[in-house]
Amino acid sequence: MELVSRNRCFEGEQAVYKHASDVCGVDMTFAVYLPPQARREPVPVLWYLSGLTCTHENAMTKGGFQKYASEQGIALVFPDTSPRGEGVADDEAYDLGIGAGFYLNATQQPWQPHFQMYDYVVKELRDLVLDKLPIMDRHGITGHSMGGHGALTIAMRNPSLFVSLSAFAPIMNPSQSDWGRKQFSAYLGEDESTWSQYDATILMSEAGWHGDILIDQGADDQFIDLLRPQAFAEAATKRRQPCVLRTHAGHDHSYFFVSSFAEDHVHWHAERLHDH
Ligand SMILES: N[C@@H](CCC(=O)N[C@@H](CSC=O)C(=O)NCC(=O)O)C(=O)O
Repeated sequence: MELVSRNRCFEGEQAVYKHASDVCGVDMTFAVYLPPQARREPVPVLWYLSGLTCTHENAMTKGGFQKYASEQGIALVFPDTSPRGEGVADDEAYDLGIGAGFYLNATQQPWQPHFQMYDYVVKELRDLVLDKLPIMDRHGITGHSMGGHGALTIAMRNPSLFVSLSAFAPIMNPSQSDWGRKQFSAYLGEDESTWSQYDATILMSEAGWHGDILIDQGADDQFIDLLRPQAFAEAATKRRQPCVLRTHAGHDHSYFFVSSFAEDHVHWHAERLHDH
């Protein structure tokens, strides 16, 4: 992998790398924060999956996670939200195609050749950072909006790979939302039975999660009807899933909301990642 940039940050290092992805068939960019503790020994890692229109950069520059990751001795990985570049299919809408990979493996044309973000995150990038960086095989996962959907679905489908789970205003029931139905039709086809593996509410009903989950949601989120927190909350309650779902007065969907609760999420993960 090729180093794109490196900056000292809270006694640690914020880096951006580029690498050739076999899974996505293009070069992919991602960001990694290494706390100062990583200079001595491998550290646990928190994955942060970003939302629609984002690259690796939005949360890296606006999320405000690094100070707390430095204090807690955990690394942060910020993947991109889709493949991008020459030959990658796109759509004129902001919520389909580039910047909108939905953390799934597309099966339909023209998306299938490059839009394989599920395997990219779960397998290829995971193996790469474990191989090349001082990162311990002990992982937490979080994300915002489309990235929160990614975090919930990836964790529930791969419980043995993740110790801790949280999300910021996640898309929670995409197969019943305009943030989901259009994209799943395009990427996965019209057979809705293939969609459930990527729907956090359905996965909660069917499988749940082995630990407790932290979800923060803004009460004044302009996209709240698309996120469907009530559907997820109902499924979690039915299952008696340990889950803290906090709804915060006055908060919208922006990075002002994410950064307001970044400390709580880093602490949530650090407590669980260091507990062994
Ligand atoms: N452009 C769209 C909305 C785009 C948007 O709000 N994206 C969010 C994530 S939404 C769900 O995945 C985001 O994180 N944007 C990047 C940022 O830096 O804020 C519109 O205007 O409706």
